[in-house]
Amino acid sequence: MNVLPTAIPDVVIFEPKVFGDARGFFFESFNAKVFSEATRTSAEFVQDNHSRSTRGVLRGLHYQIVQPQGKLVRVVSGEVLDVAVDLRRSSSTFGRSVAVRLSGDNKRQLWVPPGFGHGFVVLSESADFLYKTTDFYAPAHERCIAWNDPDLAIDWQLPADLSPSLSAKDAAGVRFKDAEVYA
Ligand SMILES: Cc1cn([C@H]2C[C@H](O)[C@@H](COP(=O)(O)OP(=O)(O)O[C@H]3O[C@@H](C)C(=O)[C@@H](O)[C@H]3O)O2)c(=O)[nH]c1=O
Repeated sequence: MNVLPTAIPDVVIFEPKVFGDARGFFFESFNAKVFSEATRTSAEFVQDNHSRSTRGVLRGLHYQIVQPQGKLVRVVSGEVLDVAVDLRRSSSTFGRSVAVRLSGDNKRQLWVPPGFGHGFVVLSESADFLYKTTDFYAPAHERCIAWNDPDLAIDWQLPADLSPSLSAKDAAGVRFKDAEVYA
């Protein structure tokens, strides 16, 4: 498993070693030792999630202000642009984001630590998105920042013909400057 740095030191990319043979392929999709060494955390995951979305669906930017969730995210079919935004006010990278293409082909995983907002947009006809979380879903503490917040200025790398499709909740996302954030 390769561990690749990103522009935000706490956010890392895992690139598994894929063993292909006449039968198909094999790879380790999670290894606790590699994970804890790479992230310098002993995160324990308590929930596995799976969503399927069609092209242009954008989910985000989501976080839980209490019970913040670290998320280890990947795509098993299709392709997304995945985004992690640092929402820790005390961080030197507060308000900065990392965007990584994750696909069933590249099999990359992104570690989105607790304290980050998270979202993705689907660039393929559909995408199956899987992620492990370090805390449980807590809808009362769920918050959403608008994906197109002008201060965050995230480049979603959208093709010209693609206009994002959002849930009602995500369409009502708040401005970053007005959002509750972490200390
Ligand atoms: C996230 C979640 C949703 N649900 C339910 C609530 C709702 O009825 C339905 C769909 O929920 P949502 O619209 O919030 O799903 P979605 O927009 O896919 O939310 C997810 O987006 C990505 C970007 C994340 O980072 C995740 O943490 C999560 O917030 O599923 C659960 O039961 N457990 C969960 O953990």
